[in-house]
Amino acid sequence: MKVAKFGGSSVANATQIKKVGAIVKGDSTRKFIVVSAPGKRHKDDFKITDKLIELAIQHNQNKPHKNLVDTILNRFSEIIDELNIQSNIVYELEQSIESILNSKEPDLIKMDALKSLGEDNSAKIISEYLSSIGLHAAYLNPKDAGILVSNEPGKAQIFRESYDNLKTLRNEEGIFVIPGFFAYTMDGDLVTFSRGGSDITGSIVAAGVQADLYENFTDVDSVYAVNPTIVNQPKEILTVTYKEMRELSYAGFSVFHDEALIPAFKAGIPVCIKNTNNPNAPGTMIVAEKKPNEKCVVGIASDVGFCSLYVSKYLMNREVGFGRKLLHIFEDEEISFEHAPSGIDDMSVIIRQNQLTAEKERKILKRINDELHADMVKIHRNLAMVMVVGEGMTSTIGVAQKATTAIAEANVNIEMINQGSSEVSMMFGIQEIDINRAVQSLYTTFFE
Ligand SMILES: Nc1ncnc2c1ncn2[C@@H]1O[C@H](COP(=O)(O)OP(=O)(O)O)[C@@H](O)[C@H]1O
Ligand SMILES: N[C@@H](CC(=O)OP(=O)(O)O)C(=O)O
Repeated sequence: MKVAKFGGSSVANATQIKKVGAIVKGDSTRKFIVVSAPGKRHKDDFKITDKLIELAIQHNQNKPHKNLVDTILNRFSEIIDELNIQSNIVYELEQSIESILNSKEPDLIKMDALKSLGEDNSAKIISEYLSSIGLHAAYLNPKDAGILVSNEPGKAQIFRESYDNLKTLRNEEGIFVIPGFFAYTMDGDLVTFSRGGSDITGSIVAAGVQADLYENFTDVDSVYAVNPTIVNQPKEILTVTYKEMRELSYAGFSVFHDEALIPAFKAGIPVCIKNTNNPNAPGTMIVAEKKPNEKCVVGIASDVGFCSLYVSKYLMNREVGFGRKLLHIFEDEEISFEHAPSGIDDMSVIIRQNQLTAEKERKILKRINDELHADMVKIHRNLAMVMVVGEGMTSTIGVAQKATTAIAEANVNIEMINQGSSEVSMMFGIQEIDINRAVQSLYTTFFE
């Protein structure tokens, strides 16, 4: 039995949903269908989730928002008309939006409730459509499926009990269509996962019902060795390990959410990334172990929007607790760090730039000077991280040299290097403006 997740691009309009229908009908083992909210129909289009977020913000700021509500309702209404299904979904959606906007709940709760409407209504429409083409399908709310999460709006984490709850669905008749991206706390409050979180729901469902395969349908034939918007027609990755894929997703392969690997990995369920527009293509398999003799570098991921806080102090290496005290200052400001490379007398803390507001920056700098008596503190903004990934890579002679040569040949300065002891990746910090040149040169070196 399989769990199939269809992303925003696969449910963006009626034409795409009909392809979903054919895929589900084409394989009777596809029993659990997890869906996203309607995504982009073309490159310059909008995602329904983005409109729902905008709506929450506009309302919160007492700004006009009727246009946004109309845009959201129109997209759903167009899909329903073109699928030729009878339903009250649009009327009920309008009522739900009104009731959330008028409720007295805190803004964060309202935000998550609005965000969930994209997935929720997508699932209702798709279950009705599947029924209309002769399948025995039913909508299943995550609460009824027993998916329980922590009370962290916008970044919920799964509770273990969910897996036992989901397991009871294994032997039920028919196909279940489950909205992705949101679930419920123990107290019954709705919360969402982080952006792109329908992949996480799919993985949780696959782990819970102990599926033979978790299929993740998107709009590309496979995961490519590099972001296809940076390199034209890059090589496909046929198999990749969970560990490699987690690093690649974390470092910028937006095709699959990095948090979605863990549930499937722990339950030992293989994942296959497939294309809704070309379902016969084999796709990319994510598996537990690499076959011997496979290429040691599987992919090159990159992401922008980082900054580094560099602290230097003579004899830092002798000062017991320096690193802890430095990271504690970040903790107090509720800022998580991504990497922390260090030398004898210096340490850099790499964080996502959007976490560092002007106010937090001022406080952090003052505390580092006052409490840690640093010799120098500097902030480098607009950094990009490039990650060369492959299991066993770091035990292969010459990979680092090849990578640094490729970056040098692109005339790009390396600001920092971090080699994870996990032996899965090597990270290079460079200026954002250099990212395309560096990635293209690394791709040529390792894949052409
Ligand atoms: N290495 C990569 N391989 C494949 N796709 C990638 C990669 N890096 C980024 N992408 C992008 O991820 C997109 C698919 O992810 P996403 O937009 O989240 O899909 P969905 O709408 O199915 O959830 C692709 O269209 C592609 O542009
Ligand atoms: N719709 C949500 C969740 C999601 O997973 O979407 P997608 O499958 O389009 O990445 C978002 O945009 O974040």
